[in-house]
Amino acid sequence: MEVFKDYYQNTVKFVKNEMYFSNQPKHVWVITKHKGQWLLTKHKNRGIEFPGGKVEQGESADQAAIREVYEETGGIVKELQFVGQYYVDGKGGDIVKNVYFAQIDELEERPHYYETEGPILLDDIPKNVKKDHRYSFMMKDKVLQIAIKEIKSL
Ligand SMILES: Nc1nc2c([nH]c(=O)n2[C@H]2C[C@H](O)[C@@H](COP(=O)(O)OP(=O)(O)OP(=O)(O)O)O2)c(=O)[nH]1
Repeated sequence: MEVFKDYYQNTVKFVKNEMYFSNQPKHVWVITKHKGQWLLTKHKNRGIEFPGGKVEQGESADQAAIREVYEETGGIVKELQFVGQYYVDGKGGDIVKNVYFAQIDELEERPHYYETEGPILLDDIPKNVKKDHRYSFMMKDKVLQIAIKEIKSL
C-alpha cells in the first residue's frame, strides 16, 4: 500500500492490482491513450484531467469507466485494464476510486461532453503539472505517477 497526501493534504491510500477497499467503488478514473498520445478532458471547473466520474446505479465500475471516457472525450474504449484502487477521506467525505488504463482506437466527435469541454490530446504530461493552474487537482497527487509507472510496465 502506498500512503501519501493529495493536493488538499488529505491522506490517500493506494493499492495496486486489487480492489482492496471496496468491491463496489463509487468512483472511477481512467488514464487513456489514443494513438500514442494521452487523451484527457477539460472539466469546466477543475481544468484538464483524465476522464472519470461516479458509478451510476445498476452499473459496474468497469462499465462506468467505459461510459465516462465516452461522455467526456468521445473515446471508444478498446481495452480496459485495472490498475488499482484508492481510498481518501477527503473533502466531501470518504471515497473509493478504481483507476484504470484504457487504449482508445476511435475518437468520436460529440455534440456535447457533459460537464467537460471535450477531448485534449497531449504528447506528454507536463513535468510541472503540479504548479500549472490549467490542470485539475486530480493530476497533482501521486495517484497519477503510480498509475503511469504501472501502465509502462503493462
Ligand atoms: N484526491 C481527492 N479526490 C477527491 C477528494 N474529494 C473528492 O470528491 N474527490 C474525488 C472524487 C471525484 O472523482 C471527484 C469529485 O468530483 P465530483 O463529485 O464533481 O464528481 P465527478 O465530476 O468526478 O463525477 P461525475 O459528475 O462526472 O459523475 O474528486 C479529495 O479530497 N481528494
